[in-house]
Amino acid sequence: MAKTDMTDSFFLKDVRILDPATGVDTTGHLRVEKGLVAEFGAIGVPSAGIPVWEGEGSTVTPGLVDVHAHFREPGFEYKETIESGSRAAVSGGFTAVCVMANTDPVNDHPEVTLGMINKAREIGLCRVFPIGAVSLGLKGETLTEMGALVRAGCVGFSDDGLPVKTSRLLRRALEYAALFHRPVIDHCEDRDLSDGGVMNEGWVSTDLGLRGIPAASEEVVVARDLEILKTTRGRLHVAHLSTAGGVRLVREAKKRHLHVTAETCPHYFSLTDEAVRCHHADAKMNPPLRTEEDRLAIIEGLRDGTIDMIATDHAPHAPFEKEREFDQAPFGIIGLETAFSLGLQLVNSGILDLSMLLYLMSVRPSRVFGLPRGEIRVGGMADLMVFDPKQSTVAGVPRFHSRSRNSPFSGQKLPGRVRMTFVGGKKVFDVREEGQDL
Ligand SMILES: NC(=O)N[C@@H](CC(=O)O)C(=O)O
Ligand SMILES: [Zn+2]
Ligand SMILES: [Zn+2]
Repeated sequence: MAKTDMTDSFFLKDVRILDPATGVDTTGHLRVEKGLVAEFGAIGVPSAGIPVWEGEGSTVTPGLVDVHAHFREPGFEYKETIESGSRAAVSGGFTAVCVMANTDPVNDHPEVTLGMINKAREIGLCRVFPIGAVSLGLKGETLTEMGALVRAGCVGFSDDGLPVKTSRLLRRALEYAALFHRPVIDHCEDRDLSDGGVMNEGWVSTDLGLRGIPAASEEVVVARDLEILKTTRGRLHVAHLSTAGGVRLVREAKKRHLHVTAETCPHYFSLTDEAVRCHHADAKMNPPLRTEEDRLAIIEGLRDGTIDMIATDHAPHAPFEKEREFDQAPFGIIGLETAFSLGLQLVNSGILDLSMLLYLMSVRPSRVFGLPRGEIRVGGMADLMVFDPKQSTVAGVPRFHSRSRNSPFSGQKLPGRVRMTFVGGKKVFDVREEGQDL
């Protein structure tokens, strides 16, 4: 069970109160009663009867929403469990997380979905929303029973880790998922073009003598998906965009009014393939870190609304797996505990304003995936994050709550510190309870 107070009423003192969805931006206090925002702003401080938390000038906002994480349970609990993943989430300011289907067994059956949901409820930290597989066993052959999966609680469909294998399967998946008003999320990769590559194909891969994954590997599948989307009534969500070409294709598709949304991840706007030189397998993920030109195009995509949201693609792998030779190490990095700080770097460098960042990390993802979200208005759900933008955090051990450590940002001093996280008014994270001077 969560360690913190289980009361769902509290008073938060001396905060900036900010919600880009309701337009609130004020200072004062905030009172939550029975899991809902009761009042805020210039309100009186109660003398007794309710826990009072000191905000000390921090900012309170709706909690973050991640539409793309890997919690590894069932099957790979040595990398992450629903509990350790949930802890990582709430310590990073996330109150709702969608978890991918590439577990063992694969989430291609309602029993697996229900198992995940029940476990997450028992743990009682963040809200967990499973994404069902598109195909049985992620094999790319037979569609799952999408209706049954939706009834069990799946909020979308993806074979993530792999692309939806064939054009015909994608077409049918888009049609079926549309019956339940759910998006199909595609990991856009032409595995034939990737051809066993392990990092971006370019100058750095040549220099390091590593096999490359060309940008076209992403682009051709984005293009395929968009042309197929056009023939259906479905909704396509492009996972982890990493290339300038991918951004351009999505931008053009939106101009054509196709029902497409897209996400990118903090690493694609923070790093380039140069990071592989010093971080080795901790900078290995799929799609790979690309070039500076791609990084800038991703940022432009975030600024102009082509990219709808920032997701983490939190992909934990154990140290013994990442310590193998680069070629042999699995793809993926953890991200829940560094995502918001990396977003704040864009704010601090004047690329986005804070409201826009919250829009990309909370408002838009919750709307596109139909997920509950905190809202700062009277009666709004108290799924909230309290953070101090003036403090900084050194990423990594001992602070990481994830069971894995595979992050290229470990050891880096990053802006901002999440101080408290509330889900349904319950305090599920408090930095002061961390037992170490952070
Ligand atoms: N992103 C990754 O590098 N790895 C993911 C799979 C995926 O998101 O494609 C994983 O499950 O480890
Ligand atoms: Zn993927
Ligand atoms: Zn993924």
